[in-house]
Amino acid sequence: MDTHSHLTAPNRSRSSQSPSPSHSASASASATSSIHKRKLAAAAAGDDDHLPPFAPSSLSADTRDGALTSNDDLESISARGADSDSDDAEDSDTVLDDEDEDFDNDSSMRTFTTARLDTTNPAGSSSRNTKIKMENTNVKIENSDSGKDGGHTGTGAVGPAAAGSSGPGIVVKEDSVKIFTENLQASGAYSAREESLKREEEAGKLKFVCYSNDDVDEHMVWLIGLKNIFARQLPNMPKEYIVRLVMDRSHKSVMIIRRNQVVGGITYRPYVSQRFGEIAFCAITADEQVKGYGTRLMNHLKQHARDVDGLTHFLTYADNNAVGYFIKQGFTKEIYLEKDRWQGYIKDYDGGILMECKIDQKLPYTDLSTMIRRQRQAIDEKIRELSNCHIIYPGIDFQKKEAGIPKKIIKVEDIPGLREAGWTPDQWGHSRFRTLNSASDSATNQKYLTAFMRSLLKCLKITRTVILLPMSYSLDSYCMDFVLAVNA
Ligand SMILES: CC(=O)SCCNC(=O)CCNC(=O)[C@H](O)C(C)(C)COP(=O)(O)OP(=O)(O)OC[C@H]1O[C@@H](n2cnc3c(N)ncnc32)[C@H](O)[C@@H]1OP(=O)(O)O
Repeated sequence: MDTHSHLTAPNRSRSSQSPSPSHSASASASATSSIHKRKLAAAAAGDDDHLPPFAPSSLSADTRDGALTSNDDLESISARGADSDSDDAEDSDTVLDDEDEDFDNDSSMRTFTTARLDTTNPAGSSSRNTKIKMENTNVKIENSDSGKDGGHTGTGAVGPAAAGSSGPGIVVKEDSVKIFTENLQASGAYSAREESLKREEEAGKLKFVCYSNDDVDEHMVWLIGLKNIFARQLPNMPKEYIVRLVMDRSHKSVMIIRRNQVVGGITYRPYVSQRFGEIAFCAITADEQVKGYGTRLMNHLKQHARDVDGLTHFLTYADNNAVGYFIKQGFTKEIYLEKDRWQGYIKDYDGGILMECKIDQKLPYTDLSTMIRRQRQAIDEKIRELSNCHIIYPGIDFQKKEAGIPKKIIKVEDIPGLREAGWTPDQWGHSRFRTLNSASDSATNQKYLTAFMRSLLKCLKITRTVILLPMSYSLDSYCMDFVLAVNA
């Protein structure tokens, strides 16, 4: 791959809709026009520098691209076709306008974000407004799934279901689970969602696959389904532009497949020589958002990109609306990747924020929940070594007689667990002040109590608590009043 020509490639701005040189070939038929007036800024001379890393198809990319944007049959068999979600409903307007070869419709891309922020936009923000957070479900702690990692090689099925390899070695004692008792919080919301989706993968109900345009019918149907979701969820992104990138053979798409239908996906372009990938589109179908699919998808993507493509970073122009999501996936607005590794390679998009994610070289991305669970166990074990806080004693019997007088006086030192926790009678606290009733010498009692009240007041002053006492009201008399009040 000629990196130089990358750097000298014409500006590929999302705002100007300048297609990547790599797309100019596939787009030559479809890009002859656009209702979005895209500017065909890419120079043919730049084509070579984006030679697709995948095996070329026997079908002409031109024909395919054009066909896919207008072929009703293909649209009708798209993965979302029969679904309640109308992610493919927009395809009727993907017919290209042949009279306009000008791709310079900056506004269509500039309004990409603003329109989606508009609450009146039915496909964008309004659908998001109706999202319902999935309830946190407690996950039963099991020891059986340890070691199942999403290691995988090659394009195709990704994740635990397809994995034969184990993840980066995390060794945990088998018997450690035995001491994992009920009073330890099983998992947080993140882990619960990940565990739940992972179980579905293992049960074969859900799968994550990664394909590019490879002429395999099933993959093509899925890619079209994904394209439809993108078109629906990114309503201001020109549809032919989406088609072009999804079908471009230098792009790959990680897709979520449920009941043979696409639920969502990410289309990215791996720049293998530069060891980074550019995320072009990312979306989950409307009725499945905020259920954890986006997170699991990103985790699969990271693992696949690291293990199969050898990437170390991802860059993306995140839509303003989705910045929060990307931050939760480990993306930052600060770009740490050296500029010479990415500048000139990726497309610029107006209305988006360039974000970066460093891919950890060891993390078992598709099995993070197991890792988190084991870390919890390890921390819990350590705490148990150092303290008895995990032991729960039965409550103290404070049953009272009818007159309200305690049936039996419980000595402090008799409270179950207190001594075991390291308490001794000489410690600061109750033991400094014997109960007034039990003390034989009232003068001693008063002395102790006065000392206690003084120290109490000192603490209160330190914490800037203002206690207003009359000038004539001495501290001793205040304490005395307190003692009397206690005795009363
Ligand atoms: C490069 C680009 O393509 S930018 C455009 C991104 N795509 C879109 O905006 C299309 C519309 N949105 C979507 O398709 C989805 O909502 C996605 C892809 C953004 C996120 O997928 P989801 O399945 O909803 O994400 P998931 O359920 O895993 O949520 C993960 C976390 O991100 C949060 N989150 C999800 N979407 C957003 C958002 N748009 N803004 C802020 N936070 C979000 C969730 O609340 C959740 O937080 P939590 O872990 O604290 O509970």
